[in-house]
This record gives sequence, structure tokens and C-alpha cells, in this order.
Amino acid sequence: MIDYMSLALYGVPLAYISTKIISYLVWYFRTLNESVRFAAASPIPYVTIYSTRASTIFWLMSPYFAPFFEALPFGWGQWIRYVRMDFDWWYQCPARRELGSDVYWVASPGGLCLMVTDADVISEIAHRWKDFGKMVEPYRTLAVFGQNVVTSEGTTWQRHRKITGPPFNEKNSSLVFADSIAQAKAMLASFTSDADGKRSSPGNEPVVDDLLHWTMTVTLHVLSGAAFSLKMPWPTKSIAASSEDQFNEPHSTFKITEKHTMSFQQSVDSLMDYLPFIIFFPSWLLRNSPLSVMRKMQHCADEFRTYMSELIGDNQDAENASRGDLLGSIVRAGSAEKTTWTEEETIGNIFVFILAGHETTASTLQSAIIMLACHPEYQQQVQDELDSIWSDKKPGEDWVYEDYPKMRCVMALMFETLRRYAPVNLLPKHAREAQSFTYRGQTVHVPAGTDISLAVVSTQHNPLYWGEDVWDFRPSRWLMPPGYFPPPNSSNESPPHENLYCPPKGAFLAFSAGFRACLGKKFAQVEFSTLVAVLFKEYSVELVKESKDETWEEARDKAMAKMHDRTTGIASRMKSKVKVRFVKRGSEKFPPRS
Ligand code: HEM
Repeated sequence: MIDYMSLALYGVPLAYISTKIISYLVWYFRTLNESVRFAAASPIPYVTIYSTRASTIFWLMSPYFAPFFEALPFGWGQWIRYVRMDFDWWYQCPARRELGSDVYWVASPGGLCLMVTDADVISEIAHRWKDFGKMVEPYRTLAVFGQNVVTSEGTTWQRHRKITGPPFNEKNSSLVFADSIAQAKAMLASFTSDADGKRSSPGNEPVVDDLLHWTMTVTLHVLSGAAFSLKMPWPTKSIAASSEDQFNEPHSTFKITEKHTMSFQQSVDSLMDYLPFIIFFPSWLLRNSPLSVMRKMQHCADEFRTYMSELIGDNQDAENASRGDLLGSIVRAGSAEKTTWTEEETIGNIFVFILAGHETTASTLQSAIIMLACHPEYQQQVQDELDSIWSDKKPGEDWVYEDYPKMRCVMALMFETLRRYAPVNLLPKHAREAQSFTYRGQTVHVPAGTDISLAVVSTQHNPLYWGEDVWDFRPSRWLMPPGYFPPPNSSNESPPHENLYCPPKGAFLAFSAGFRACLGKKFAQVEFSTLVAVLFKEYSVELVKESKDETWEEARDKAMAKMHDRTTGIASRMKSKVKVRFVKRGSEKFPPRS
């Protein structure tokens, strides 16, 4: 007799699961087969991978899986080299060696992805923004407080860009210059003072243990001042002191009130750390979780939102809103376009500017400082340039914004740091409709729904544009002799600076290219140059020995290995820390200067 009870209990779920598995397998092989067939018929080469490219979990876990796949016999797992997180970085651009092409397909279950490292094709795709839109899904997390200029597309993006673009002008750049001087002076003082705040004696300068923390602090402060008119006093007189005292600082815009239990900076720092969890878990769950760390995550988000509401409230009056900085512009848009512009969009944009505008510059500054410590000869060249501009003037003394274009070596340092260690490794685009482009004289058809990756690492390490020593850190590649005439179809990455190398359009992607290029490029360039100028005018940076007997060469090799060992979160960053020390010029010991 049929046992209907057991049949219902086991049979129905089993049938359901079997159907699901079968339909997944059908989908998997059908889409993989379609992708491979299309790619094989195309004039450009292809690789086949067996995970879905859209799988974020696989991508996040791939650094852990990779050694297992690579160890499989008969090369079965070699496809991992085209899907692992930051694969061009880890396998040094495998497609160029193995496929001999700068444009290729990655055929996978779920569809095709076009990988591009050819400057001409990149430039074309970046400029045809209606045909090849930005793929906004990977940026979904950045819309946690509301839609904004980074996370939107089409007409919504145009509206956001129209409001947030105009404040990035020359007036703002001179403000960035002034704010950067003030913040860098305070930062340097805290790097070179004893715990009691007195100038330290040579040989006793404190060790800068967590350089990224301080570069994040300085870039957050400059951004807050120049874009949002927020006063952010430097948190400590010395990094050797046991605590930071900013929260109760009387000159800070944000004061301790019963509304807050953490400083603005703490709320931003924690938000950066917890962002993936804040996005992933609903706020009611975080708020009511029995785990204190989860409640803390929600608390940071609430604190940040309260700070933003206070900021917007303080800027509602016409006088402040017409100030012309970024905040004034966004708030004014809110008042003028009440029906279409929401408070969420205001907060969303403030948040994304804080995020886009401080971690990228901070990691570039951190990398540049470490590279200067590893390349004392280039550090000397930068310092010679600073001396030639400001001779014996103290940092910031009578320095004017008009001096900024004279910093050619400093700008070359920034560009080379960004070429070798770009904070953003991939620029995701998407062809909603079928499109085509020309590569090496052949027409390549792109089916509707194709994902496209403009591969930053591979393009910026392409010998075609940068010479055979692409993996070397060589800022001098950017320094051209007087009278340098940029070749046609090249891009001038910083027009105010004379005789800097102009790479082919599309070959330097650190700030992206075309219509969706970085809005804060000039902001970041002025900020970086000014911070470096103040830090290095009277001081030098040195690596710190890890043991008494360590030689300088050993310390340098370790630091370079740490520079290479990176991971991608919001931006690409080093996994571990390199300790440095700022010493008065003339008293350098590690290595001694000749
Ligand atoms: C060294 C520093 C910086 C680097 C390397 C950098 C890099 C980039 C890159 C690669 C993009 C394109 C992202 C994409 O389309 O997927 C971008 C976009 C953007 N960046 Fe930056 N950025 C830097 C500094 C800044 C600063 C200081 C600000 C603001 C103050 C800023 C604001 C923005 C904005 C608003 C966008 C979106 C533009 C749009 O989609 O219309 N960035 N940045």
C-alpha cells in the first residue's frame, strides 16, 4: 500500500530540489555553450571559465580557492587565473602572454564578459557612454544612504553630475591647497613630537605604525574642509600620545552633544570597516541583535546619518547654501528641486563623496610615502624640487596656489604611484543593446547584455604604452625634457604641469576616462602634491628596522613585498603595515644620504 504520508514528506521536497538542480544544470550548460560558441566565432580570442562571473561570493573567496585549483592535474584548474580577484595583479596579466591580445572574451555560464586592455578600444568605450553604460550593480553597496552620482546611470546620473560637478573649480582647488597645508603641518608635527607634544630630538622621532590611519585622517579632514566647510582639528599633538583628543576639541564643527557617542571621524572610520555588513543585514536585525558588534555596526550608521542631518540642517539658510562649495550646491539643489531631489539623495551624495574622495587619495599617499622611503634617490629629487620652488621658506610660509604647477617631480610621483598601485583595478561597463567596435582593423560584435571590464592593472602595465620596465617603480618615466611635444591622440593628465609624459588616450586609467571619469581628479592632485610638499620640505621619511641587525636592503625588500601583497575592499589596499619614521633632513640614517 502506498504510504502517502512518507511520499508527501520526502517525495515532494526531493522532487522540488531535483527540479531545481536539473534546471540549474540545464541553464549552466546552455549558457556556457552559447557563450563559447559566440566567442569562438568572434575575431578576438577567448578563455573559458567554469564559475559564473557574476558570483560575488566566488569572487570574494577566490584567493582562498585559487591554490587548490592551480594544483589540479592536467591544467584543469588553470581557468582560475582569469576569475580570481585581482587576477591581473597576481598573475601579471596572463592574457597578454597566453592569448597575445589586448581584447578578449571570458566565456562563462551566465554569459560573456569582454576584457579590454587596449587603449584605443578603452577610449572608445569610455566615450560612447550611452552605448556602453557604467555597470552600476557592483556599486549597489554605495547607495546605502541614497542614490548618488557614483551609483546612478543615464538621466539620473546626468542630474546628479549637473549638481555635484560645478563646485570642482579653480576656486575650490585653491581652497584644497590652503586646507592641505594646514592639515599637513599638523600631521607632520604629530609625527615629529614626543608624547608630551614637544619636538622630538633626532633619533627619537616616534614610529608611524599605522600610516594608512593617518593618511585617511588627513584626507578626510581636507575633504571635509574644502568640500563641506567642516572644521576638523588634527586629533593629536603627537602620535606617540596615548589618546586622540579631537572629540571635545572646541574648534571642531561637530561638538559632543547628547545625540552623539562617537566623533564624526570615528563614525566615518567605522562605517568604512563595517560597510559590507551594514548593507547585507537589515537595520532592524543589526539594531536588535544579541551580538554587540552587530549593534555597533548599526550604531555607526545611525551616528553618521545624524551627523549628516545636522550638517544639512545647518546649511539650509540661503547664505550658507550659496557658498559655492559642494555641500552648498547639493543643499541648494534640494531646496530648488524639492519635488525631484530627496533628502536621501543629498545624504547619499555627501556619503559617496566622503568615500570616493578620501580612501583613494589616502591609499595613494600611503603608497607614495612608502615608495619614497624605499627609493631615497627619488625622495632627494622631490626635495631638490621643493627647495628650488620655496628655497628656505618654511612649509606653508607664503606658499601660494600659483606654485602648484611647479611641482613636476611630485606630480610624476603621484602618477607613477597610481600607475603601479591604482586604487581601482577594474572599471565595469555594460552593453545593454548589441554594439560593435573596431580592434586591429576588425569589427568585433558585442551581444546585448554583455558585461565589459576595462582592466586598469593590465592596461597600466602594458609595455606597448609604458616600455619594457612596466613592473618597475620609475617616476622619471613621466618627466619629459623641456620642449616636449605630446603625440597626437594622447591625454594630458595634468594640464597645468609642463613637460610631463602624455600617455595614449585610454592607457592611464587610475582616474578612469571619458564621461564617467573621476570628478575629484584635480582635487586629489592638488591635495596630494601639497601634502607631499609640506611633509618633505624639511623632513625625510625612513623605513624602521624590524630587528637590530636588519640591513637597509632587507628592510626595503620586505617593504616592497608588503606593497605587492594587496587586497580589494572598497579600494585596493595593502594587507599589512610598513612602519616609517619622519626625520629632520640632514639626519637620515637608514640609509645614510651621501
Ligand atoms: C587619488 C585619488 C582618486 C582616485 C585614484 C580616483 C579614482 C576614481 C575612479 C577610477 C573613478 C571611476 C569609477 C568608476 O566609474 O567605476 C572615480 C569616480 C569618481 N570619483 Fe574619484 N578618485 C580619486 C579621488 C577623488 C576625490 C578626491 C573625489 C572627490 C572629492 C572623487 C570623486 C569621484 C566621483 C564623484 C566619482 C564618480 C564620477 C561619475 O561617475 O560621474 N574622487 N574616481
